[in-house]
Amino acid sequence: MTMEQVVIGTRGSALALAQAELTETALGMAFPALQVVREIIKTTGDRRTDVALSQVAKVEGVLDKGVFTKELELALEAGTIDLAVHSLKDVPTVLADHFAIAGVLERAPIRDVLVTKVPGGLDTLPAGATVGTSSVRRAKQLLWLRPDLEVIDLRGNVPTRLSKVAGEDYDAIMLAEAGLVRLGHDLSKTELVDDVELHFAPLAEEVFYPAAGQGAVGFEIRADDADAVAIVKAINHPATFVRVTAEREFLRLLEGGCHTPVGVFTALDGGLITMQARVFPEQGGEPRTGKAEGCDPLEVAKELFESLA
Ligand SMILES: NCc1[nH]cc(CCC(=O)O)c1CC(=O)O
Repeated sequence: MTMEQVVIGTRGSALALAQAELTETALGMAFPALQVVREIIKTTGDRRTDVALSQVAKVEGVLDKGVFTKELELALEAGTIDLAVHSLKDVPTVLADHFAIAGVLERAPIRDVLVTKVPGGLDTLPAGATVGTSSVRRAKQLLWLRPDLEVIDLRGNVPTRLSKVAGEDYDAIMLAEAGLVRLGHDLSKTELVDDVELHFAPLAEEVFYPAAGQGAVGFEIRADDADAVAIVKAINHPATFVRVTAEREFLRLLEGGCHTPVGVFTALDGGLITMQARVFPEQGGEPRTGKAEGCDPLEVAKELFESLA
C-alpha cells in the first residue's frame, strides 16, 4: 500500500459490509486524507451454503477452518488488498508467518442470542423444540443444557437465518448478538420477519459460553507491510485486543491436541483479565469448566489451559 491509499478486503454478506463500513469510518477519522477503497471477495464459506459448515472444510480441502478467510488471505498475498476485515471468530488461531492480526475494532456484545417464535428463553422452550445452528459449540451446549431439544443444521448469513426461523422448520435458532446489533436489530423489541413475530433472548455468557473472539472485528495484514501495520495500530482498540489475544491463545493451545467444542470468554477490569472456559470432551459427556486470572493474556490462557488439561 501507499500512505495515500489503502484497499480493504471484505466478504459481501450484510454483516461483513456493515463491519467494513465501521472500519472505513474509523480509518477516515484517523486519516482524513487517506483514500480507502473497498474490494468485495467471495470466500469458500459464501459459495458452499449447500453443505453443513463442519463439512465445508473437508469437502473443499481448506485447512484449519479458514472457510471464511482463505480467499481474503490470497488477495493479501497477491497485493490486491492491503487489509482484510474479518469477524475474528472465523479466523484460524494459527496464521502463516507472513500474515498478522495487527488490530481490532472495539468489541460488540459477546453473547449468543436465542431467536424464537414463542416468547421466553432457553428454559421455557417447549420440550422437543427444534433449534437451528451450524456451530458445534452451540449444538453441544444446547443439548447439555436441554437434552430434550432437537438441534438441526442451519446455514446462511444472518438475514437468511432470521427468515428460516420465521418459517416452519425451526422453533428457534441461535445467532451472535454482535451480528444482530451490527445489522441494526433492536433485541429489546420483537420483530416481524415474513409476517411472523420473532423474539430475542440473549443468553448470559456465564450460562452459554461464547466463541473465542465473538463480537470482535480483526484486521489482517501482510506482516512486512509497515504502512498497513501503522494504520491498523492507529484504529486498534487495545482493551479488545488484550481480551481476544487471551481467548485465541487459549483456543490455539487446545487445538494443538484435539478438536473439541469450546466456549470461552474474558472480562477486563483495570489491567486484570478474567477468563472462563467450558470444554466438551470429544467422546461426549460432561464438559470441564475453569477460570483463570492475571495481567498477561498469554499467561492467563496458558494457566487456564493447564488447569483443564
Ligand atoms: N460465520 C459466522 C459468524 N461469524 C461472526 C458472526 C457474528 C459476529 C461475531 O460473532 O463476531 C457470525 C454469525 C453468528 O455467529 O451468528
